[in-house]
Amino acid sequence: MKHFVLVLGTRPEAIKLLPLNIELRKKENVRTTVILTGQHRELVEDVFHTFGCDADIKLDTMKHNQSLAGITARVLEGLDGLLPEDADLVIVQGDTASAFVGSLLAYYRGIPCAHVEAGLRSGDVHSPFPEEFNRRAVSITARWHFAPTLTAAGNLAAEGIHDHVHVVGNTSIDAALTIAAKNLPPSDMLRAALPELTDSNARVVLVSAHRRESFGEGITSIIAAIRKIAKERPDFVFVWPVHPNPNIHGVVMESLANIGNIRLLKPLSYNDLLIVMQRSYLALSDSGGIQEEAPCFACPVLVLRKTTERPEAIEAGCNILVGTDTGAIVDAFNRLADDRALHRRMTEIDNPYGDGTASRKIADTLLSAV
Ligand SMILES: CC(=O)N[C@@H]1[C@@H](OP(=O)(O)OP(=O)(O)OC[C@H]2O[C@@H](n3ccc(=O)[nH]c3=O)[C@H](O)[C@@H]2O)O[C@H](CO)[C@@H](O)[C@@H]1O
Repeated sequence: MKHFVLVLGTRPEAIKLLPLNIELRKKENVRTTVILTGQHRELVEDVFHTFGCDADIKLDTMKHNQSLAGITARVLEGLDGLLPEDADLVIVQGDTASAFVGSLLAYYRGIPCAHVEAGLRSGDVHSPFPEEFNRRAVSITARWHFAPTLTAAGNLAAEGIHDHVHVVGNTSIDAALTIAAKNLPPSDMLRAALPELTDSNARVVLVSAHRRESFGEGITSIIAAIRKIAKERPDFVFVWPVHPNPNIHGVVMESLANIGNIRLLKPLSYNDLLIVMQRSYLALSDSGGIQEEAPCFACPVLVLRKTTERPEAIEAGCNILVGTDTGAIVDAFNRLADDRALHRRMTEIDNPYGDGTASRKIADTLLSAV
C-alpha cells in the first residue's frame, strides 16, 4: 500500500487538489493523507465541505496580517513535525508558500514530490510576487511535473526539465465541471443579495481582484473603472465577492458601497461562485482560477493584469488581457457589452485548460510510477 501526502494551504489549492484526492482514494493500493497548512483557513473550509471531505491533519499557522517570512517559517516548522514518516510521495499544487514549503520539506526528507499545475511562468521572478519564485522553486526538486498545457510543458523544457513532464489539463476544470454537474442550489445569502439570478433579462458581471501586484494604484484604478461602468450602465449588475486581504477589502468597501447595481459580498462558497459565473455575461478578474474556469461556462474574462501566465485562453480568444488602466477597462467592457456577435464568438471556443479528466490522468500516472 502506497502512502501519498497532499499538502495544501489556500482556497485554489483545495479546489485543484481535492478532485485528485478523490481519484486517488478510488484506488485500492494507495492511501492518502491531506495536510492543511492553514495559510487561508476560512476560505478553504468551504471547499472541503463542497467536495464532501475533510483534511486529515490541520496546522494552525494563520496569523493576522501575516508576513511572507512568517507564513513560510511557520508552515515549514509545523509541517516538519507532521509529515508522516512512511510517506512515499508528497503532492503539491501551484505557486503558494504551502506548495513551496511542501516541496522543500519533501526534498529535505528524500521523498519524491509531484507538482500539479507545473510550468506556469510569467518570466519575471518579481511578478507575480512571490508566486513566480514559488513555482520555479518547486520545479527544481519535483520528480513529476503535471503541466496543464503544452505551453506550460514548453516553459519547463526551456529550463531543461524534460523528464516526467505530463500534459494533462488543469484540475480546476475537473473541479468546476464536477461541482456544476451536481446542480446544487444557491445559498440563501446569494439568493437575497442577487435576486437577478432568476431574472433572465438582467445582465450579471462577476468581478474579482486580489493579486498583490494590484495593491495600491492598480486596485484604485480598477475601482474607478467599476464605478464609472456601473453608473453609466444600469442595465448591468456587478457582483464582487471581496477578498478579505486588508489591502483590498477596506478600499473596495469604502469606494463602492451604496451603488445600487454593485453588490459587494463576502467571499462566495465555491458552489455560489460557479452559479454566478454560469449566470454572468462576462467577468472582470485577476484570478488565475477564474481565467481557467470561465471558458467552461460561456463567460469571457477581461483579465485585469498587465501580463498573465495563462496565455492559452487569450490566444484561443476566450479571454482578453486588459490591464488595470481605468480607460482600458471601461473601453473593453463597453465593446464586449455592445458587440453581441463578438461575445458569442468568445463563448463558443473549447476550454484550452482541459476537459475534466486531469485528475484521473495524474492518479493513473502516479500509481504506475511510484
Ligand atoms: C499567480 C496565479 O495566478 N496564481 C494562482 C493562484 O490562485 P488564484 O488567482 O486562482 O486565486 P483565487 O482567485 O483566490 O481563487 C480562485 C478560485 O477560487 C474560486 N472562488 C473565487 C472567489 C470566491 O468568492 N469564491 C470562490 O470559490 C474560483 O472559482 C477559483 O476556482 O494560486 C493558485 C494556487 O497555487 C494557483 O493555482 C494559481 O496559479
